[in-house]
Amino acid sequence: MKITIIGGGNIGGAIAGGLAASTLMKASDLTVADPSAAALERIKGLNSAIRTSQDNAAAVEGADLIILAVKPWLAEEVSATFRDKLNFDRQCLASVVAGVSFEKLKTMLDNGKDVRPALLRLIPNTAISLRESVTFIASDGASESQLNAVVTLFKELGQTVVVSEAMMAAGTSLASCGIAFALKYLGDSIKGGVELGFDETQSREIVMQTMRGALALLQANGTMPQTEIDKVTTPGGLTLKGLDAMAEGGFSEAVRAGLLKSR
Ligand SMILES: NC(=O)C1=CN([C@@H]2O[C@H](COP(=O)(O)OP(=O)(O)OC[C@H]3O[C@@H](n4cnc5c(N)ncnc54)[C@H](OP(=O)(O)O)[C@@H]3O)[C@@H](O)[C@H]2O)C=CC1
Ligand SMILES: O=C(O)[C@@H]1CCC=N1
Repeated sequence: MKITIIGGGNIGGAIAGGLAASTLMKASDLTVADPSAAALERIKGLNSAIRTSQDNAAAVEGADLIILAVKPWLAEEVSATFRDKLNFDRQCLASVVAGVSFEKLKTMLDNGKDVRPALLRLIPNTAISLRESVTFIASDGASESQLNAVVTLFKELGQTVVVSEAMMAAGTSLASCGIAFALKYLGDSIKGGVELGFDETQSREIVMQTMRGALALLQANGTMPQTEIDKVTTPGGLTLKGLDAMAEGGFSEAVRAGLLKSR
């Protein structure tokens, strides 16, 4: 499959990194288009076989899948740079642009050819560069074989969840913004470790291993977090003091509010 990514920034670059390492395609079948020479240099640094271009219209020609990965407020303007070259009889466009609906995409990509566009929406997270993403996928007008091919490809880059468009916002919050929320907890724990007397490097290592251990317990035991929390929490003991202080600080409510707000 030949893939062109329009926008080689944070997520476009992360997808490029993941795809270039995939066993299902060759890095030389991947093109990244971006006006920024610096962004394209970073992409080449990931894998020198990836093709780069500053010309969106030329870059989409010959691609089976075009991934639109620009900021939401630029999506319309950038789509206009290549939409006349699209051929939805054989090409499929997947947008990673958060919050832009299929309806809006259809308007943005209307090239007057009167062909029903083959569209997907993808919401990965930045761990896709390491093939550890959760990627939400919704489809509108893409054929079953186009959807299956994309699901197979992104499965190699982590987990995939095929959802209706209505669930894309929830997926975005829980896993795509969610990776930042998890990192926020880690960051605050590292700072806390420094306050407790460790240097920052030590604290980072300790917090990362603690998190790896927590994940390993959930995975190995098939449990929900509270079951593992109960095993740590001695009645009247130290963990309980900490959990109570976190509850007083509004920890659970803050996590919930963040998830609901970022839909
Ligand atoms: N970051 C994330 O974790 C996730 C982001 N998304 C979505 O992905 C999209 C991109 O986000 P993100 O990667 O963070 O943003 P970035 O700004 O990092 O990347 C966007 C890239 O598009 C480039 N660009 C600007 N104009 C054009 C153009 N005319 N043609 C081609 N490329 C262009 C930008 O270049 P320049 O910097 O020079 O302007 C930049 O390199 C957003 O819509 C976001 O909602 C979805 C899931 C996760
Ligand atoms: O912050 C954002 O809007 C994008 C969408 C999901 C992750 N980053």
